[in-house]
Parts: sequence; C-alpha cells; structure tokens
Amino acid sequence: MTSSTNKGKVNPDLINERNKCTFNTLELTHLLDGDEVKTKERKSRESFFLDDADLKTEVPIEYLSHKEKYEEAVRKACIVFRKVQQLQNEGKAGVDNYREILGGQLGSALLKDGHPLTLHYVMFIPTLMGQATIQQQAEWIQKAWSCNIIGTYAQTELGHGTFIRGLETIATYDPKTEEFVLDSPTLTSYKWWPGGLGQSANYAIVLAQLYTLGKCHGIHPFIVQLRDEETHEPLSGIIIGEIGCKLGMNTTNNGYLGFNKVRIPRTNMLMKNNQVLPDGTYVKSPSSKLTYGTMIFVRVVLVQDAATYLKKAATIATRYSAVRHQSQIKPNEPEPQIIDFVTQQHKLFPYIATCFAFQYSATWLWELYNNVTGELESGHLDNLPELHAASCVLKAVSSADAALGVETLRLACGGHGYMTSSNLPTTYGLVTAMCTYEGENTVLLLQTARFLIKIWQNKTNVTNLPTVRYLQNSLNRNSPFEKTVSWIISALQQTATGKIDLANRHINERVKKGEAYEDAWNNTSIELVAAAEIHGRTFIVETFFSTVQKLRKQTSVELGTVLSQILELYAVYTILRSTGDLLRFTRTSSQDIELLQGWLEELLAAIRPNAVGLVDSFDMRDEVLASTLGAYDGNVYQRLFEEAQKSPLNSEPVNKSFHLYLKPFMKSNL
Ligand SMILES: CCCCCCCCCCCCCCCCCC(=O)SCCNC(=O)CCNC(=O)[C@H](O)C(C)(C)COP(=O)(O)OP(=O)(O)OC[C@H]1O[C@@H](n2cnc3c(N)ncnc32)[C@H](O)[C@@H]1OP(=O)(O)O
Ligand SMILES: Cc1cc2nc3c(=O)[nH]c(=O)nc-3n(C[C@H](O)[C@H](O)[C@H](O)COP(=O)(O)OP(=O)(O)OC[C@H]3O[C@@H](n4cnc5c(N)ncnc54)[C@H](O)[C@@H]3O)c2cc1C
Repeated sequence: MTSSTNKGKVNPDLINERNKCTFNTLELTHLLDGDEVKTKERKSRESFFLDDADLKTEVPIEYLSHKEKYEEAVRKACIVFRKVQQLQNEGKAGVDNYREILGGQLGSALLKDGHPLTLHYVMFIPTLMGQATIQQQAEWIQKAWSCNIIGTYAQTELGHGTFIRGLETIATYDPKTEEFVLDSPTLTSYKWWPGGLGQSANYAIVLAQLYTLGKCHGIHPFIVQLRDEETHEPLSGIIIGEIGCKLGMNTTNNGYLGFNKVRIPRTNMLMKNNQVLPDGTYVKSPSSKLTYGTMIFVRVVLVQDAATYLKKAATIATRYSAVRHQSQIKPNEPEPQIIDFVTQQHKLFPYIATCFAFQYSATWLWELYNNVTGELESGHLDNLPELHAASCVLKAVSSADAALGVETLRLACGGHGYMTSSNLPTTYGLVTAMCTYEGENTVLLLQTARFLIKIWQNKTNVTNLPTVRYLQNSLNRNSPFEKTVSWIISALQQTATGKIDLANRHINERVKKGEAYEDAWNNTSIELVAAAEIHGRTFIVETFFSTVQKLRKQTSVELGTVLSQILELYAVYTILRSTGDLLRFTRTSSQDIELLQGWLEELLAAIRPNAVGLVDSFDMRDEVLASTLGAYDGNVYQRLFEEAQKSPLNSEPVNKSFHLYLKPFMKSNL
C-alpha cells in the first residue's frame, strides 16, 4: 500500500497492525473505487492536483485573517478549476471527478474550509441544465462551463429558508417592455446564504415570487446578472455583500443580496417547466415541484459526501488509536494501544462500517435519481414522490450520522483531536453544515414522513416502490431471534411499520377529537420524525446487505468475510440504537437484546485486527487527510510538534504584549 506521500519511517505499531491484517487492502480499495482501472485514474487525478506546487500552502489557513483566507481560496479555486477545464478538454472530467474535486475527497484537501466557486458547479449549472429551455441553455451553459460567468443559487432569504413558498423577493412582469422587475420589498426578503455570492459570483439563479397580469404564481427561477462582467462592480439596483464568519465553511463566501427595482429580460426566467409569454400569459408545468429539482440533485450527491467526510475522520481516529498508548488494562502491564479498549473500538468501528453503508446507499440513490430524471424528461412523474422521499431521508440520516460520527471520532482522539491540526474540528464544521443546508434535517424527515403516512393511509400498492415495499406485510411479522442480518432487517422493518402505524393512529385520534389535520400532524411530529428516521436506517441496512451479497460473489474469501463482519456490525449497531422501539414494536425479548449486545462485542473483537487495514483501504492520501494524527506513517508526536512551530506566536521569543500589558499588570500587583 503506497497511499502516503510522506516517506517518513512508519510507526512500529502501524507496521504491526498492517502485518496483522487478514485481507488484501488493495483488493478492497479497488472494490470501493469500482475496479483497478478506476483506482489508477483516481490516483492519477489526485497527483495531478495535489502535486501542483501552486496549490500547496505553507501557512495553515487558520492563521490567516478572514479576508486573506478568502483571497487565498479564490487564488486556489482558479488554479483548481483551470486544471478541471484541462481534464474536461481531455474528456477526463465526469460527474465522479467533480464529486471528488468539489466534495470531501480532493475538494477539502485543496480548499480546506470550502470553495467560493462550489455553488457555480453544484447548483448554478445544474439549475440551468434542469430548468432552462434548449434556447436558454444555448445562451448560458457554455459560458457557465467555461467560467466566463460565475453563478450561484440564491434562494434562501433572511426571513425564510425552509418555507420557500414564503419567499418575499418579487419578480413582476412588465408586458410593455417584456421585462421582469425584481424587488426586495422588506429586509427579510434579502437573499442570505448563497455560496460565492459575496464577492465571487457575477450571476445568480434567483428564486422569486412571479407576478404577471396582477396574479402571483409562486416561486420561479430567474437568471440575474449581479456585477459588471469587466469591472465586477455591482450593477445598479443590486445590493450585495458577504454575511460574515461562520462555524465552518469560512471560505465559501456566503453572501446577501437585495434588489431595488432591477429589470431583466423576459427570457431570463428559466422556462423549461413554467412559462410567461410576451403578453404576460402564464403557462403552467405539469407539476409545481419541478422547480425544486436542483435541491433533489444536491441532496442525492450529499449522501456520498457524508460518507467521504466520515472516511476521513475514521482514518484519522483509527490510525491515531493504533499509535497512542495510554493507561493500563491490567496492573504491571505496558500501556496498551488505546484501540485495545473496547469502548474505543465502539467509538471507531461502527463508524468505519457506516462509511460503507452510506457509500452503498449513495450509489443506489444516484441510480434512482438518474432513472427518475430520465422519466421526467419524457413527462412521467410517477416516481418523483419516492425519489423526493428517499433523497430527503438519506440526506438527513447520512448528514446527521456523519456529523455525530466526526464528533465522536474527534472525541476518540482526546486532547489532540481538539487541535485544528488534527483536521477533525474543520471536518466537523463542514459536515455539520450539511445537516442544515439543502433542507434542514427535521424538515426533510417530515417530508419523508408525509410520503410514508400517505402510503399507509391510502393503502397504496407498494410493489413497485423499492423503499417502502416492506410496508406491505411487516406489521404482524413475528419471527423469533436469529443471529442473522436478515432477522435484523425484518425486525427493523417491523419496528418502522409499527412506528408509522402508531403515528398515523395518533394523527387520526387527534383529528377525531376535533383538531385540524395540520395541527394533529404538528402535534404528532416527534413520532413522525422518529418513524421516518428508522425507515431510513432500515433502508440503509437493507441496501448494505444486498450489496454485500452481490459483492461476495466477486471477492476473495478473506475480503468477503471482512465485508460480512462490517455489515453485521452496522446492522447490530443500528438495531441497538433502537432497543426501546424493538421491545415496543416486535416480540424481541430482553434476552434477545443481551444476545445482540454479545454479538456486537464479538464483532468488535473480530474486526480489531483489520481496523487499520480497513481505513488504509479508503486510500486517502496524507494531503487529503491533512491531519497531524492521521498520516500513513503514524508519526503523530513529531507532526504535532512541527505544526505548533507554525504558530505566529512562536516566531519571536517575547511577544510585545508582555511589555505593553502583562509586565505593567504584574508589577502593579506587587
Ligand atoms: C456537477 C456535479 C457536482 C457534484 C458535486 C458533489 C460535491 C458535493 C458538494 C456539496 C456542496 C454543497 C453545497 C450546497 C450548499 C447548500 C445550498 C442550499 O442550501 S440551497 C437552498 C436549499 N433550500 C432548501 O432545501 C429548502 C428546504 N425546503 C423545501 O425543500 C420545501 O420548501 C419543503 C419541501 C420543505 C416544503 O415545500 P412546500 O412547497 O411547502 O411543499 P409541501 O410540504 O406543502 O408539500 C407539497 C408537495 O410537494 C412535494 N414536494 C416537496 N418538495 C419536493 C421536491 N423537491 N420534489 C418533488 N416533490 C416535492 C411534497 O412531497 C408534497 O407532495 P404531496 O404530499 O402533496 O403529494
Ligand atoms: C453553510 C450553509 C450554506 C448555505 N448555502 C446556501 C446557498 O448556497 N443558497 C441558498 O439559497 N441557501 C443556502 N443556505 C441556506 C439553507 O438552505 C437554509 O439555512 C436551510 O434550508 C434551513 O433553512 P432556515 O435557515 O430558514 O432554517 P429554519 O427553517 O428557520 O429552521 C430553524 C428551526 O425551525 C425548524 N422548522 C422550520 N420549519 C419547520 C417545519 N415545517 N416543521 C418543523 N420544524 C420546522 C427547523 O427544524 C429548525 O429546527 C445555506 C446554509 C448554510 C448553513
């Protein structure tokens, strides 16, 4: 395994761990990438970017000012995307490459705290592709791909992010001039949050309430020029700026935007779905929800991104746990590697397994997305609700668990995990943002609950709906405990069904007592969110199970065994998170729970010799990990010490504040 670019002497503990590994890590790397060729391609792409001297930064960005951080991010982003264009011209830049370059793999290695141009690629271009007419695409797409214009997606406002029907920005059609007039009537109508909007973008897709011939038709997308293409000065009527420091993502240049009667041509409304004719006549699309298409796309790609960030944190914490020695298990014995504490294994190994679980669900969701968007192109909307429900729950569960996972893995590194040089705090900042953006998680779980309850109430035929097929017959399933993943899936399905059924009964009871349906829904929403969440987790276990079944046919026996162990670990860990529900909704007994706990402990012990091998298989280069604790060679203490020397406070023996403040203060106290 040559995942490292650091050729330092490898820590003996890691050598020992690697010697103990029972499977070929390279075989697993190929499996995770797709095959050997794809691994090679990825590695060559990584070298193409990471070996570029212009993309290396000597001073850790944490020591730069807010402004310097942004300027450095723009410098690097331009080099990165110039290189992307080069790949594109050579026909080597597919969606997977963009995922790496913009997401948690290469992206966060190149621009550690966020890209100012991400929204251009992740939402501006996809919105043009999904919502612009052929003529509009001809006008804008090429300019956007070649970055002659830089765009963002301006939907959220100061007053509204979730409830997009309540957005206040107005686009009023003027048939006399064939223009829309954009206006921000209140402070709360100012756009607030769009990435890259502050100082980077000169165009935006703006979501605004469309008024034509005196009638409001709800929110619609418009392409709006914000800044002069030469001088970059804001255009007349455009009030624009950056929103300030955040918990993380401090180089994404999130901005605010107001309009003072800004006129744009009629043809700047994206009209693939809905149209305004020159005389002001409104032509409606078959579904008002097609305007929400870009949000589905991003929710879909985020599931893979959650897996990538978790892989990074799991690699750092597992390698660190193998080289860190602390305390004693038995008196008079040497201090063990902290990875030998079972509580430590419980912090690490389930999250290693979760990386696989999320990756497989992400692949499944990406395929569903491609199929359903293909169907939408030919006017078939039947599978859109399932895609929406699946993307909502998978985005919510994967981002929530990845954020919890990164924080757990940071805590697993003790004090050193708190150092920014471990890269765990920054990684947490990036991952926890995912729980809010692109649909706040509770809100998304309620969207999935809405779909589940609708199906349950209407007794919809679910045979052709893969995510909910289990609802058909799992309410009364009652099989005794078996130590198999199939049993766990069936028990989870029964639990999810029971929770959906109960939430539905509570809504009905409340309605019978006289509550309006919407109030009954709100009053039952704690249960609805919990039902959607377990539905999502059940699906992830099921997908992991079916994927491993398929993969085992092509892997070596050794790797097949390890894959089965991590699948079992994920399944047992997941079901043990819902012990209370298991006892409520299935015939599982407390003795069965003890058996599950014993199974969990057996699995932790079985995975222990392969833990380092598993994270090595993720094959994340040291530059991607960017961590003093996670490098391939495990020289943790040396790296921590070297990084500390970079603190500007260590550049002089005595800081001037001593003479200015501390010394007078100390003397005055004599
Ligand atoms: C080029 C490759 C690139 C690869 C890159 C990979 C790298 C990754 C890097 C990622 C970096 C990402 C940075 C992104 C930054 C974040 C950007 C944002 O936050 S942007 C801002 C993001 N902002 C948000 O996400 C805002 C969140 N809010 C919302 O999405 C909505 O307002 C709502 C869904 C909550 C409610 O909407 P409302 O209109 O009030 O709806 P109701 O509740 O009344 O339900 C009515 C009916 O509609 C249905 N339906 C609903 N949605 C959809 C849908 N999408 N579809 C279909 N159907 C949908 C619903 O099921 C229901 O059906 P039925 O039961 O009647 O049959
Ligand atoms: C880092 C980052 C980047 C972003 N980038 C962009 C961007 O590029 N473009 C853009 O347009 N936007 C962007 N956003 C905005 C983002 O999409 C919104 O913040 C998000 O959709 C949540 O909306 P909100 O902030 O209004 O939260 P709110 O809806 O105000 O949420 C606050 C609380 O209210 C609860 N709540 C709200 N509605 C309901 C409900 N119906 N039922 C139950 N509970 C509810 C939520 O669960 C939450 O607990 C970004 C946000 C962040 C943090």
